[in-house]
Amino acid sequence: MIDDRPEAGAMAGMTGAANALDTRLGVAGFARRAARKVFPDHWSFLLGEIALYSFAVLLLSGVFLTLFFKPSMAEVVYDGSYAPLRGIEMSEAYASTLHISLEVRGGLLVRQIHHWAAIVFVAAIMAHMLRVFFTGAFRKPRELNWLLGFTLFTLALVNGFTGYSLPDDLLSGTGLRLVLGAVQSLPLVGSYAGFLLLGGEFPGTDLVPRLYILHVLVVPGLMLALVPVHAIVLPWVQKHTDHRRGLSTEKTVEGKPFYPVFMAKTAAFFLFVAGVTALLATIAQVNPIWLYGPYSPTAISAGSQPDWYLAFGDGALRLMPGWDVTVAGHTLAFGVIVPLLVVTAFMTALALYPFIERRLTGDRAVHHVLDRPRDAATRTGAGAAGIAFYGVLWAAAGNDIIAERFHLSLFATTWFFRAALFVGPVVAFAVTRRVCLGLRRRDMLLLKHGVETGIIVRRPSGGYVERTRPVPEETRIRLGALELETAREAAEDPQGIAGPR
Ligand code: HEM
Ligand code: HEM
Repeated sequence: MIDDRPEAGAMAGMTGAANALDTRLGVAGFARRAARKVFPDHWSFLLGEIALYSFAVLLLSGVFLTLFFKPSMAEVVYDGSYAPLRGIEMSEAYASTLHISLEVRGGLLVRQIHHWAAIVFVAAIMAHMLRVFFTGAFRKPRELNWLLGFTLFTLALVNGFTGYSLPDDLLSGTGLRLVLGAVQSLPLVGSYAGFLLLGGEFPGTDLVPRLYILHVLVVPGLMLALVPVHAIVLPWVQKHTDHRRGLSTEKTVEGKPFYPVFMAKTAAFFLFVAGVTALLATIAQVNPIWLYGPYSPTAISAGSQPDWYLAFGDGALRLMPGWDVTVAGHTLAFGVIVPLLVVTAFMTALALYPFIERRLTGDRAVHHVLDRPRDAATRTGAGAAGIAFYGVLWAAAGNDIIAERFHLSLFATTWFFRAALFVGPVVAFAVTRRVCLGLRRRDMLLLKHGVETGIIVRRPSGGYVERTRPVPEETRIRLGALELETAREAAEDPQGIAGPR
Protein backbone atom coordinates (compact mmCIF):
# COMPACT_ATOMS: atom_id res chain seq x y z
CA MET A 1 0.00 0.00 0.00
CA ILE A 2 1.30 3.45 -0.86
CA ASP A 3 1.19 6.05 1.91
CA ASP A 4 0.36 9.33 0.14
CA ARG A 5 -0.07 11.52 3.24
CA PRO A 6 2.05 14.71 2.91
CA GLU A 7 4.00 13.99 6.14
CA ALA A 8 4.87 10.43 5.06
CA GLY A 9 7.67 11.67 2.77
CA ALA A 10 9.18 13.79 5.52
CA MET A 11 9.03 10.89 8.00
CA ALA A 12 10.72 8.54 5.55
CA GLY A 13 13.41 11.19 4.98
CA MET A 14 14.02 11.57 8.71
CA THR A 15 14.22 7.81 9.28
CA GLY A 16 16.66 7.57 6.37
CA ALA A 17 18.82 10.35 7.84
CA ALA A 18 18.71 8.73 11.30
CA ASN A 19 19.75 5.36 9.84
CA ALA A 20 22.56 6.95 7.84
CA LEU A 21 23.88 8.68 11.01
CA ASP A 22 23.57 5.51 13.09
CA THR A 23 25.47 3.33 10.62
CA ARG A 24 28.33 5.88 10.69
CA LEU A 25 28.37 7.04 14.33
CA GLY A 26 26.38 4.35 16.20
CA VAL A 27 24.33 6.96 18.06
CA ALA A 28 20.89 5.33 17.96
CA GLY A 29 21.13 3.74 21.40
CA PHE A 30 22.26 6.97 23.03
CA ALA A 31 19.64 9.03 21.17
CA ARG A 32 16.89 6.66 22.32
CA ARG A 33 18.02 6.85 25.94
CA ALA A 34 18.40 10.63 25.68
CA ALA A 35 14.91 11.06 24.25
CA ARG A 36 13.47 9.17 27.23
CA LYS A 37 15.45 11.09 29.86
CA VAL A 38 13.04 12.60 32.33
CA PHE A 39 13.05 16.26 33.38
CA PRO A 40 11.11 17.33 36.47
CA ASP A 41 8.58 20.09 35.97
CA HIS A 42 8.74 23.13 38.24
CA TRP A 43 8.71 26.84 37.41
CA SER A 44 11.85 27.50 39.46
CA PHE A 45 13.91 25.27 37.11
CA LEU A 46 13.18 27.74 34.33
CA LEU A 47 15.42 30.41 35.88
CA GLY A 48 18.57 28.59 34.73
CA GLU A 49 17.04 28.30 31.28
CA ILE A 50 16.41 32.05 31.11
CA ALA A 51 20.14 32.51 31.81
CA LEU A 52 20.98 29.95 29.13
CA TYR A 53 18.81 31.56 26.49
CA SER A 54 19.80 35.14 27.20
CA PHE A 55 23.40 33.94 26.78
CA ALA A 56 22.42 32.66 23.32
CA VAL A 57 20.84 36.07 22.53
CA LEU A 58 24.07 37.77 23.68
CA LEU A 59 26.17 35.60 21.37
CA LEU A 60 23.92 36.20 18.36
CA SER A 61 23.54 39.96 18.83
CA GLY A 62 27.26 40.27 19.75
CA VAL A 63 28.31 38.72 16.43
CA PHE A 64 26.23 41.33 14.58
CA LEU A 65 27.89 44.16 16.55
CA THR A 66 31.41 42.90 15.71
CA LEU A 67 30.64 43.48 12.02
CA PHE A 68 30.50 47.25 12.60
CA PHE A 69 32.33 48.00 15.87
CA LYS A 70 35.95 49.21 15.52
CA PRO A 71 38.01 48.38 18.63
CA SER A 72 40.46 51.22 18.16
CA MET A 73 41.43 54.25 20.23
CA ALA A 74 42.87 56.10 17.22
CA GLU A 75 41.52 59.67 17.14
CA VAL A 76 39.12 60.62 14.35
CA VAL A 77 37.02 63.73 13.73
CA TYR A 78 33.33 62.86 13.77
CA ASP A 79 31.46 63.64 10.56
CA GLY A 80 28.45 61.33 10.95
CA SER A 81 24.77 62.15 10.97
CA TYR A 82 24.50 63.33 14.60
CA ALA A 83 24.89 67.12 14.28
CA PRO A 84 25.74 68.05 17.93
CA LEU A 85 28.94 65.94 17.82
CA ARG A 86 30.07 66.81 14.28
CA GLY A 87 33.63 68.15 14.13
CA ILE A 88 34.51 66.75 17.58
CA GLU A 89 37.58 64.54 18.07
CA MET A 90 36.84 61.07 19.42
CA SER A 91 38.13 57.50 19.33
CA GLU A 92 37.21 55.21 16.44
CA ALA A 93 35.51 52.96 19.02
CA TYR A 94 33.09 55.72 20.02
CA ALA A 95 32.57 56.86 16.40
CA SER A 96 31.78 53.31 15.30
CA THR A 97 29.30 52.80 18.18
CA LEU A 98 27.59 56.06 17.12
CA HIS A 99 27.55 54.69 13.57
CA ILE A 100 25.94 51.41 14.77
CA SER A 101 23.34 53.37 16.75
CA LEU A 102 22.40 56.03 14.22
CA GLU A 103 23.26 54.84 10.73
CA VAL A 104 23.45 51.04 10.51
CA ARG A 105 20.02 49.65 9.64
CA GLY A 106 18.67 47.85 12.70
CA GLY A 107 21.92 48.72 14.51
CA LEU A 108 20.34 50.54 17.43
CA LEU A 109 17.85 47.73 17.94
CA VAL A 110 20.57 45.06 18.01
CA ARG A 111 22.75 47.20 20.33
CA GLN A 112 19.83 47.59 22.68
CA ILE A 113 18.98 43.87 22.41
CA HIS A 114 22.61 43.10 23.34
CA HIS A 115 22.54 45.46 26.30
CA TRP A 116 19.12 44.31 27.54
CA ALA A 117 20.15 40.67 27.13
CA ALA A 118 23.18 41.39 29.37
CA ILE A 119 20.92 42.92 32.02
CA VAL A 120 18.43 40.03 31.89
CA PHE A 121 21.28 37.49 31.77
CA VAL A 122 22.83 38.55 35.06
CA ALA A 123 19.41 38.96 36.71
CA ALA A 124 18.47 35.41 35.65
CA ILE A 125 21.81 34.03 36.89
CA MET A 126 21.27 35.62 40.29
CA ALA A 127 17.67 34.41 40.57
CA HIS A 128 18.81 30.91 39.54
CA MET A 129 21.64 31.01 42.07
CA LEU A 130 19.17 32.01 44.82
CA ARG A 131 16.84 29.13 43.94
CA VAL A 132 19.78 26.70 44.08
CA PHE A 133 20.86 28.22 47.42
CA PHE A 134 17.49 28.34 49.19
CA THR A 135 16.50 24.81 48.13
CA GLY A 136 19.88 23.30 49.05
CA ALA A 137 20.41 22.05 45.48
CA PHE A 138 24.15 22.65 45.91
CA ARG A 139 24.56 19.79 48.39
CA LYS A 140 26.37 16.56 47.57
CA PRO A 141 26.84 15.56 44.72
CA ARG A 142 26.38 19.04 43.14
CA GLU A 143 29.12 21.05 44.88
CA LEU A 144 31.23 21.00 41.72
CA ASN A 145 28.34 22.35 39.68
CA TRP A 146 27.90 25.15 42.20
CA LEU A 147 31.58 26.08 41.73
CA LEU A 148 31.18 25.93 37.95
CA GLY A 149 28.08 28.13 38.20
CA PHE A 150 29.95 30.59 40.41
CA THR A 151 32.76 30.77 37.82
CA LEU A 152 30.17 31.50 35.13
CA PHE A 153 28.66 34.22 37.30
CA THR A 154 32.07 35.90 37.73
CA LEU A 155 32.79 35.63 33.99
CA ALA A 156 29.41 37.22 33.22
CA LEU A 157 30.21 40.17 35.53
CA VAL A 158 33.63 40.60 33.89
CA ASN A 159 32.10 40.55 30.42
CA GLY A 160 29.36 42.97 31.39
CA PHE A 161 32.07 45.37 32.55
CA THR A 162 34.32 44.98 29.48
CA GLY A 163 31.30 45.37 27.15
CA TYR A 164 30.13 48.51 28.94
CA SER A 165 33.65 49.93 28.52
CA LEU A 166 33.98 49.28 24.79
CA PRO A 167 32.03 52.25 23.34
CA ASP A 168 34.59 54.63 24.96
CA ASP A 169 32.02 57.31 25.70
CA LEU A 170 32.14 59.56 28.76
CA LEU A 171 30.17 57.11 30.90
CA SER A 172 32.22 54.02 30.08
CA GLY A 173 35.47 56.00 30.46
CA THR A 174 34.43 57.16 33.94
CA GLY A 175 33.78 53.56 34.99
CA LEU A 176 37.10 52.43 33.55
CA ARG A 177 38.96 55.24 35.32
CA LEU A 178 37.43 54.11 38.60
CA VAL A 179 38.38 50.45 38.12
CA LEU A 180 41.89 51.36 36.97
CA GLY A 181 42.28 53.58 40.03
CA ALA A 182 41.26 50.63 42.23
CA VAL A 183 43.69 48.27 40.45
CA GLN A 184 46.55 50.77 40.69
CA SER A 185 46.06 51.28 44.41
CA LEU A 186 46.70 47.59 45.18
CA PRO A 187 49.84 47.32 47.29
CA LEU A 188 52.99 46.05 45.49
CA VAL A 189 51.38 44.85 42.24
CA GLY A 190 49.09 47.85 41.54
CA SER A 191 51.28 49.87 39.16
CA TYR A 192 52.35 46.79 37.18
CA ALA A 193 48.76 45.51 36.87
CA GLY A 194 47.76 48.99 35.62
CA PHE A 195 50.55 49.00 33.00
CA LEU A 196 49.58 45.50 31.91
CA LEU A 197 46.01 46.57 31.24
CA LEU A 198 46.84 49.88 29.60
CA GLY A 199 50.05 48.94 27.81
CA GLY A 200 51.56 52.18 29.24
CA GLU A 201 50.28 55.31 30.95
CA PHE A 202 46.55 56.12 31.22
CA PRO A 203 44.63 56.19 28.91
CA GLY A 204 47.05 54.93 26.22
CA THR A 205 45.82 53.43 22.96
CA ASP A 206 45.75 49.72 23.81
CA LEU A 207 42.99 49.50 26.38
CA VAL A 208 39.95 49.18 24.11
CA PRO A 209 41.59 46.57 21.80
CA ARG A 210 42.61 44.54 24.87
CA LEU A 211 39.16 44.72 26.44
CA TYR A 212 37.69 43.81 23.06
CA ILE A 213 39.67 40.55 22.82
CA LEU A 214 38.59 39.70 26.35
CA HIS A 215 34.99 40.58 25.55
CA VAL A 216 34.43 38.79 22.27
CA LEU A 217 36.91 35.93 22.48
CA VAL A 218 38.45 34.94 25.80
CA VAL A 219 35.49 35.27 28.20
CA PRO A 220 32.70 34.08 25.83
CA GLY A 221 35.03 31.20 24.76
CA LEU A 222 35.45 30.11 28.37
CA MET A 223 31.73 30.45 29.01
CA LEU A 224 30.86 28.51 25.87
CA ALA A 225 33.03 25.66 27.10
CA LEU A 226 31.64 25.71 30.66
CA VAL A 227 27.91 26.35 30.07
CA PRO A 228 27.14 22.98 28.39
CA VAL A 229 29.02 21.09 31.14
CA HIS A 230 27.18 23.05 33.82
CA ALA A 231 23.67 23.20 32.41
CA ILE A 232 23.44 19.98 30.40
CA VAL A 233 26.13 17.37 31.10
CA LEU A 234 26.25 17.50 34.90
CA PRO A 235 22.45 17.75 35.50
CA TRP A 236 22.18 14.86 33.02
CA VAL A 237 24.77 12.65 34.67
CA GLN A 238 23.83 13.48 38.28
CA LYS A 239 20.07 13.65 37.52
CA HIS A 240 18.14 16.80 38.22
CA THR A 241 16.95 17.53 41.75
CA ASP A 242 13.23 17.78 42.46
CA HIS A 243 10.95 19.19 45.09
CA ARG A 244 9.36 16.81 47.57
CA ARG A 245 6.23 15.82 45.70
CA GLY A 246 4.54 13.12 43.66
CA LEU A 247 6.76 10.15 42.81
CA SER A 248 10.06 12.01 43.10
CA THR A 249 12.33 10.52 45.74
CA GLU A 250 16.05 10.31 46.37
CA LYS A 251 16.14 7.48 43.79
CA THR A 252 13.58 8.47 41.14
CA VAL A 253 12.53 11.63 39.30
CA GLU A 254 9.00 12.26 38.10
CA GLY A 255 8.66 14.44 35.02
CA LYS A 256 8.27 14.66 31.26
CA PRO A 257 10.56 12.92 28.74
CA PHE A 258 13.21 15.02 26.98
CA TYR A 259 11.65 14.29 23.57
CA PRO A 260 9.15 15.55 22.54
CA VAL A 261 7.66 17.33 25.61
CA PHE A 262 10.69 18.99 27.18
CA MET A 263 12.24 19.84 23.80
CA ALA A 264 9.09 21.55 22.54
CA LYS A 265 8.70 23.48 25.79
CA THR A 266 12.30 24.57 25.98
CA ALA A 267 12.38 25.66 22.32
CA ALA A 268 9.27 27.77 22.92
CA PHE A 269 10.92 29.15 26.01
CA PHE A 270 13.98 30.24 24.00
CA LEU A 271 11.70 32.10 21.58
CA PHE A 272 9.90 33.68 24.53
CA VAL A 273 13.15 34.92 26.14
CA ALA A 274 14.40 36.27 22.77
CA GLY A 275 11.01 37.92 22.14
CA VAL A 276 10.85 39.62 25.54
CA THR A 277 14.43 40.89 25.16
CA ALA A 278 13.62 42.29 21.70
CA LEU A 279 10.47 43.90 23.09
CA LEU A 280 12.42 45.55 25.91
CA ALA A 281 15.00 46.77 23.39
CA THR A 282 12.23 48.23 21.24
CA ILE A 283 10.40 50.17 23.92
CA ALA A 284 13.02 50.98 26.59
CA GLN A 285 16.10 53.00 25.74
CA VAL A 286 19.36 51.80 27.24
CA ASN A 287 22.75 53.53 27.22
CA PRO A 288 22.10 56.39 24.72
CA ILE A 289 25.84 57.06 24.23
CA TRP A 290 25.33 59.98 21.82
CA LEU A 291 24.05 62.06 24.74
CA TYR A 292 27.27 61.70 26.77
CA GLY A 293 30.00 62.62 24.29
CA PRO A 294 33.44 61.03 23.97
CA TYR A 295 35.59 60.14 26.96
CA SER A 296 38.18 62.66 27.97
CA PRO A 297 40.48 62.16 31.00
CA THR A 298 39.80 65.77 32.01
CA ALA A 299 36.01 65.65 31.83
CA ILE A 300 34.03 64.96 34.99
CA SER A 301 30.88 62.92 34.62
CA ALA A 302 28.55 63.50 37.55
CA GLY A 303 25.86 60.98 38.40
CA SER A 304 27.48 58.23 36.33
CA GLN A 305 26.43 54.72 37.34
CA PRO A 306 27.47 51.25 36.27
CA ASP A 307 24.99 48.63 35.01
CA TRP A 308 22.95 47.36 37.94
CA TYR A 309 24.95 44.19 38.55
CA LEU A 310 28.23 46.04 39.23
CA ALA A 311 26.66 48.64 41.50
CA PHE A 312 27.49 46.70 44.68
CA GLY A 313 31.23 47.27 44.10
CA ASP A 314 30.64 50.97 43.48
CA GLY A 315 28.54 51.12 46.68
CA ALA A 316 31.36 49.55 48.71
CA LEU A 317 33.74 52.26 47.48
CA ARG A 318 31.28 55.03 48.28
CA LEU A 319 30.71 53.84 51.85
CA MET A 320 34.36 53.61 52.85
CA PRO A 321 35.95 56.80 54.23
CA GLY A 322 38.95 57.89 52.12
CA TRP A 323 41.64 56.79 54.61
CA ASP A 324 45.26 56.80 53.49
CA VAL A 325 48.14 55.51 55.64
CA THR A 326 51.81 55.93 54.76
CA VAL A 327 54.02 52.96 55.67
CA ALA A 328 57.78 53.12 54.99
CA GLY A 329 57.29 55.77 52.33
CA HIS A 330 54.44 53.87 50.59
CA THR A 331 50.86 55.08 50.68
CA LEU A 332 48.24 52.46 51.46
CA ALA A 333 44.88 53.63 50.11
CA PHE A 334 42.53 51.97 52.63
CA GLY A 335 39.61 53.80 51.02
CA VAL A 336 40.04 51.41 48.09
CA ILE A 337 41.77 48.38 49.62
CA VAL A 338 39.12 47.76 52.32
CA PRO A 339 36.14 47.76 49.88
CA LEU A 340 38.11 45.43 47.57
CA LEU A 341 38.76 43.07 50.48
CA VAL A 342 35.11 43.20 51.61
CA VAL A 343 33.80 42.40 48.11
CA THR A 344 36.39 39.61 47.67
CA ALA A 345 35.51 38.09 51.06
CA PHE A 346 31.78 38.17 50.19
CA MET A 347 32.33 36.49 46.83
CA THR A 348 34.67 33.88 48.34
CA ALA A 349 32.12 33.00 51.03
CA LEU A 350 29.49 32.61 48.29
CA ALA A 351 31.72 30.33 46.21
CA LEU A 352 32.64 28.15 49.20
CA TYR A 353 29.18 28.07 50.80
CA PRO A 354 28.44 24.36 50.06
CA PHE A 355 31.68 23.37 51.81
CA ILE A 356 31.09 25.74 54.73
CA GLU A 357 27.59 24.33 55.31
CA ARG A 358 28.85 20.77 55.02
CA ARG A 359 31.50 21.48 57.63
CA LEU A 360 29.11 23.17 60.05
CA THR A 361 26.21 20.71 59.79
CA GLY A 362 28.26 17.55 59.27
CA ASP A 363 25.74 16.55 56.58
CA ARG A 364 27.68 14.35 54.15
CA ALA A 365 24.66 12.55 52.68
CA VAL A 366 23.71 12.65 48.99
CA HIS A 367 20.62 14.81 48.36
CA HIS A 368 18.45 14.71 45.25
CA VAL A 369 15.28 15.93 46.96
CA LEU A 370 15.19 19.67 47.59
CA ASP A 371 14.57 21.42 50.88
CA ARG A 372 11.89 24.01 51.27
CA PRO A 373 13.52 27.20 52.58
CA ARG A 374 11.81 26.74 55.95
CA ASP A 375 13.29 23.23 56.33
CA ALA A 376 16.75 24.74 56.77
CA ALA A 377 16.05 27.81 58.87
CA THR A 378 19.69 28.72 59.54
CA ARG A 379 20.66 28.47 55.86
CA THR A 380 17.65 30.55 54.84
CA GLY A 381 18.54 33.12 57.50
CA ALA A 382 22.13 33.24 56.24
CA GLY A 383 20.82 33.73 52.68
CA ALA A 384 18.61 36.60 53.81
CA ALA A 385 21.62 38.16 55.59
CA GLY A 386 23.64 37.85 52.37
CA ILE A 387 20.86 39.50 50.35
CA ALA A 388 20.64 42.33 52.90
CA PHE A 389 24.42 42.88 52.77
CA TYR A 390 24.47 42.88 48.97
CA GLY A 391 21.32 45.04 48.83
CA VAL A 392 22.79 47.74 51.10
CA LEU A 393 26.00 47.92 49.02
CA TRP A 394 23.90 48.02 45.86
CA ALA A 395 21.63 50.82 47.10
CA ALA A 396 24.64 52.79 48.39
CA ALA A 397 25.85 53.13 44.78
CA GLY A 398 22.92 55.52 44.35
CA ASN A 399 23.60 57.55 47.53
CA ASP A 400 23.98 60.80 45.56
CA ILE A 401 20.80 60.25 43.56
CA ILE A 402 18.82 59.25 46.66
CA ALA A 403 20.09 62.36 48.49
CA GLU A 404 19.19 64.60 45.59
CA ARG A 405 15.73 63.16 44.85
CA PHE A 406 14.62 63.04 48.50
CA HIS A 407 16.28 66.36 49.43
CA LEU A 408 18.49 64.69 52.05
CA SER A 409 22.05 65.42 53.04
CA LEU A 410 24.56 63.26 51.17
CA PHE A 411 26.43 62.65 54.44
CA ALA A 412 23.25 61.52 56.24
CA THR A 413 22.50 59.07 53.41
CA THR A 414 26.03 57.69 53.46
CA TRP A 415 25.96 57.27 57.26
CA PHE A 416 22.60 55.56 57.06
CA PHE A 417 24.00 52.99 54.62
CA ARG A 418 27.14 52.51 56.73
CA ALA A 419 24.98 51.63 59.74
CA ALA A 420 22.62 49.49 57.63
CA LEU A 421 25.56 47.45 56.33
CA PHE A 422 26.21 46.15 59.85
CA VAL A 423 22.69 46.10 61.30
CA GLY A 424 20.72 44.95 58.21
CA PRO A 425 22.21 41.45 57.83
CA VAL A 426 21.87 40.68 61.56
CA VAL A 427 18.19 41.70 61.60
CA ALA A 428 17.52 39.86 58.33
CA PHE A 429 19.12 36.68 59.71
CA ALA A 430 17.24 36.74 63.03
CA VAL A 431 13.82 37.57 61.55
CA THR A 432 14.06 35.10 58.65
CA ARG A 433 15.26 32.27 60.85
CA ARG A 434 12.42 32.80 63.31
CA VAL A 435 9.82 32.96 60.55
CA CYS A 436 11.16 29.67 59.10
CA LEU A 437 11.10 27.95 62.49
CA GLY A 438 7.54 29.16 63.07
CA LEU A 439 6.39 27.87 59.69
CA ARG A 440 8.08 24.53 60.29
CA ARG A 441 6.39 24.16 63.66
CA ARG A 442 3.04 24.90 62.05
CA ASP A 443 3.71 22.10 59.53
CA MET A 444 4.60 19.68 62.32
CA LEU A 445 1.44 20.59 64.19
CA LEU A 446 -0.61 19.91 61.08
CA LEU A 447 1.04 16.52 60.58
CA LYS A 448 0.49 15.60 64.20
CA HIS A 449 -3.12 16.71 64.62
CA GLY A 450 -4.51 16.54 61.07
CA VAL A 451 -6.57 19.12 59.20
CA GLU A 452 -9.11 21.10 61.21
CA THR A 453 -12.70 20.54 60.07
CA GLY A 454 -14.48 23.15 62.20
CA ILE A 455 -16.73 20.38 63.60
CA ILE A 456 -16.83 20.38 67.40
CA VAL A 457 -18.16 17.28 69.14
CA ARG A 458 -19.09 16.72 72.74
CA ARG A 459 -17.58 13.78 74.57
CA PRO A 460 -19.68 11.56 76.86
CA SER A 461 -17.62 12.97 79.71
CA GLY A 462 -18.79 16.48 78.81
CA GLY A 463 -15.61 17.93 77.20
CA TYR A 464 -15.49 19.33 73.69
CA VAL A 465 -13.01 18.34 70.99
CA GLU A 466 -12.59 19.38 67.36
CA ARG A 467 -12.79 16.66 64.76
CA THR A 468 -9.84 16.56 62.35
CA ARG A 469 -9.36 14.66 59.12
CA PRO A 470 -6.10 13.04 57.98
CA VAL A 471 -3.65 15.19 56.02
CA PRO A 472 -3.85 14.30 52.28
CA GLU A 473 -0.95 12.13 51.07
CA GLU A 474 0.31 14.80 48.65
CA THR A 475 0.53 17.38 51.47
CA ARG A 476 2.22 14.87 53.79
CA ILE A 477 4.91 14.28 51.20
CA ARG A 478 5.36 17.99 50.58
CA LEU A 479 5.67 18.74 54.28
CA GLY A 480 8.30 16.05 54.64
CA ALA A 481 6.26 13.72 56.86
CA LEU A 482 8.36 10.76 55.83
CA GLU A 483 11.64 12.47 56.69
CA LEU A 484 10.27 13.62 60.02
CA GLU A 485 8.98 10.16 60.89
CA THR A 486 12.13 8.27 59.91
CA ALA A 487 14.21 10.81 61.78
CA ARG A 488 12.04 10.38 64.88
CA GLU A 489 11.97 6.58 64.60
CA ALA A 490 15.72 6.43 64.21
CA ALA A 491 16.19 8.73 67.15
CA GLU A 492 13.87 6.65 69.34
CA ASP A 493 15.35 3.26 68.37
CA PRO A 494 18.71 2.78 70.13
CA GLN A 495 19.74 0.17 67.54
CA GLY A 496 18.57 2.28 64.57
CA ILE A 497 20.70 4.29 62.22
CA ALA A 498 21.28 7.89 63.19
CA GLY A 499 18.75 10.38 61.83
CA PRO A 500 20.00 12.76 59.13
CA ARG A 501 21.41 15.81 60.90
C1 HEM B 1 25.82 31.48 32.88
C2 HEM B 1 25.23 31.22 34.01
C3 HEM B 1 24.40 30.00 34.32
C4 HEM B 1 23.63 29.24 33.46
C5 HEM B 1 23.40 29.45 31.96
C6 HEM B 1 23.07 28.17 34.25
C7 HEM B 1 22.19 27.22 33.76
C8 HEM B 1 21.73 26.13 34.47
C9 HEM B 1 20.72 25.20 34.00
C10 HEM B 1 19.98 25.32 32.67
C11 HEM B 1 20.58 24.24 34.95
C12 HEM B 1 19.60 23.04 34.93
C13 HEM B 1 18.19 23.55 35.20
C14 HEM B 1 18.02 24.27 36.52
O1 HEM B 1 18.21 23.68 37.57
O2 HEM B 1 17.73 25.47 36.49
C15 HEM B 1 21.50 24.56 36.05
C16 HEM B 1 21.65 23.81 37.19
C17 HEM B 1 22.44 24.19 38.26
N1 HEM B 1 23.09 25.41 38.43
FE1 HEM B 1 23.29 26.84 37.01
N2 HEM B 1 23.51 28.27 35.56
C18 HEM B 1 24.31 29.39 35.64
C19 HEM B 1 24.90 29.88 36.79
C20 HEM B 1 24.86 29.26 38.02
C21 HEM B 1 25.35 29.82 39.25
C22 HEM B 1 25.89 31.24 39.40
C23 HEM B 1 25.21 28.86 40.22
C24 HEM B 1 25.58 28.93 41.67
C25 HEM B 1 26.60 29.57 42.15
C26 HEM B 1 24.63 27.69 39.60
C27 HEM B 1 24.40 26.47 40.22
C28 HEM B 1 23.71 25.40 39.66
C29 HEM B 1 23.50 24.11 40.30
C30 HEM B 1 24.02 23.68 41.68
C31 HEM B 1 22.70 23.35 39.42
C32 HEM B 1 22.16 21.93 39.64
C33 HEM B 1 20.81 22.14 40.26
C34 HEM B 1 19.88 20.97 40.29
O3 HEM B 1 20.15 19.89 39.77
O4 HEM B 1 18.82 21.19 40.93
N3 HEM B 1 24.40 27.97 38.27
N4 HEM B 1 22.18 25.72 35.73
C1 HEM C 1 28.49 37.19 28.69
C2 HEM C 1 28.28 37.67 27.54
C3 HEM C 1 28.23 39.15 27.19
C4 HEM C 1 27.85 40.22 27.95
C5 HEM C 1 27.37 40.22 29.41
C6 HEM C 1 27.97 41.41 27.10
C7 HEM C 1 27.67 42.71 27.48
C8 HEM C 1 27.87 43.85 26.70
C9 HEM C 1 27.50 45.20 27.07
C10 HEM C 1 26.80 45.59 28.37
C11 HEM C 1 27.90 46.02 26.06
C12 HEM C 1 27.69 47.54 25.96
C13 HEM C 1 26.54 47.76 25.01
C14 HEM C 1 26.25 49.20 24.71
O1 HEM C 1 26.93 49.79 23.89
O2 HEM C 1 25.30 49.74 25.29
C15 HEM C 1 28.54 45.22 25.05
C16 HEM C 1 29.09 45.68 23.89
C17 HEM C 1 29.59 44.90 22.88
N1 HEM C 1 29.56 43.50 22.83
FE1 HEM C 1 28.98 42.27 24.33
N2 HEM C 1 28.42 41.01 25.86
C18 HEM C 1 28.60 39.64 25.88
C19 HEM C 1 29.04 38.84 24.85
C20 HEM C 1 29.44 39.31 23.61
C21 HEM C 1 29.87 38.49 22.52
C22 HEM C 1 29.93 36.96 22.56
C23 HEM C 1 30.22 39.32 21.48
C24 HEM C 1 30.72 39.01 20.12
C25 HEM C 1 30.89 37.87 19.58
C26 HEM C 1 29.99 40.69 21.93
C27 HEM C 1 30.26 41.81 21.20
C28 HEM C 1 30.12 43.11 21.64
C29 HEM C 1 30.53 44.28 20.87
C30 HEM C 1 31.19 44.28 19.51
C31 HEM C 1 30.22 45.41 21.68
C32 HEM C 1 30.54 46.88 21.36
C33 HEM C 1 29.47 47.54 20.57
C34 HEM C 1 28.49 48.31 21.41
O3 HEM C 1 28.82 48.78 22.49
O4 HEM C 1 27.36 48.42 20.98
N3 HEM C 1 29.50 40.64 23.23
N4 HEM C 1 28.50 43.88 25.46
